[in-house]
Amino acid sequence: MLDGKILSANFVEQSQNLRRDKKIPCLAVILIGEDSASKVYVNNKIKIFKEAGFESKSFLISSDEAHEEKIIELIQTLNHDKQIDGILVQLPLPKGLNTEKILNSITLSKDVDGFLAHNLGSLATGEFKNAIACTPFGIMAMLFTYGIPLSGKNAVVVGRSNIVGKPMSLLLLSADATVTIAHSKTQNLKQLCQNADILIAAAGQPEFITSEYIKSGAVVIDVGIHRKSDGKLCGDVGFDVKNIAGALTPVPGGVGPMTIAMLMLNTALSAWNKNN
Ligand SMILES: Nc1nc(=O)c2c([nH]1)NC[C@@H]1CN(c3ccc(C(=O)N[C@@H](CCC(=O)O)C(=O)O)cc3)C=[N+]21
Repeated sequence: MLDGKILSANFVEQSQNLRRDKKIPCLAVILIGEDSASKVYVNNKIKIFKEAGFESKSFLISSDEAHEEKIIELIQTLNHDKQIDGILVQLPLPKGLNTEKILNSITLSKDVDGFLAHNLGSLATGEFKNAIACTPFGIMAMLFTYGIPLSGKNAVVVGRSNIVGKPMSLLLLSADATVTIAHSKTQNLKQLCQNADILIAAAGQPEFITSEYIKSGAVVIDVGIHRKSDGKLCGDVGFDVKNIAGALTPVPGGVGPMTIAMLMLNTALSAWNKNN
């Protein structure tokens, strides 16, 4: 099992030593609307930042108060606020809001999510100048820490989102993996996955990757997070996969905590490397 909880806790502990005389990193979190999963995630982020001695400021905007111009105005104020090192607009946004327009109003140096076109694009060119998207970055950190070889390996990424699938594919490519990006229109998905030494499941479908998709000994990374009717969490990967995979990330306790750890790293780098 690839333990994201322990790994991220170690990371948080080590970041205390790094900090010493430096500015305390501060993240602005903007939560728009009433999505209950988003509330849980945002509270989780704020809690972990606090535990690590990082600061965060939350801005809660209800759906009926969510006007595009007002949100952009808030972001612009935060862009100029020297106290703020990173700005996170929790996704998904309520219907009717233009996600691209809102995200693009975040200034590049405070894009700690790594969602802006320039930051995603710099993964394609291999510049890695600013923030790397937190979930793919956390997965790379995990693969690296567990000593999982990537060079020349077949990596299959199921999902092509700008937040996970695309940046993940580019990072694996940078690490010399042979990368295939699969998605909802992919034919023979099962056979394709069976060829994977490393399988990244980021399709957003509960327990959709079953053991039939997995080559014996493959490394399986579960990016999904879904709440079942009994209240328990599950991922995109079915529980039977653990019997055939060589290594697997659990849900909870896998990719989620690593995402938050990388959000902290991106915020700290922004606080310490730049003059905001
Ligand atoms: N602008 C933006 N940035 C994000 O990084 C972002 C986002 N929007 N929207 C939603 C997704 C989802 N996401 C998670 C992060 C941590 C856990 C996490 O810590 N999960 C715990 C369990 C949490 C629980 O109990 O529900 C775990 O897997 O162990 C989950 C999900 C970040 N996202």
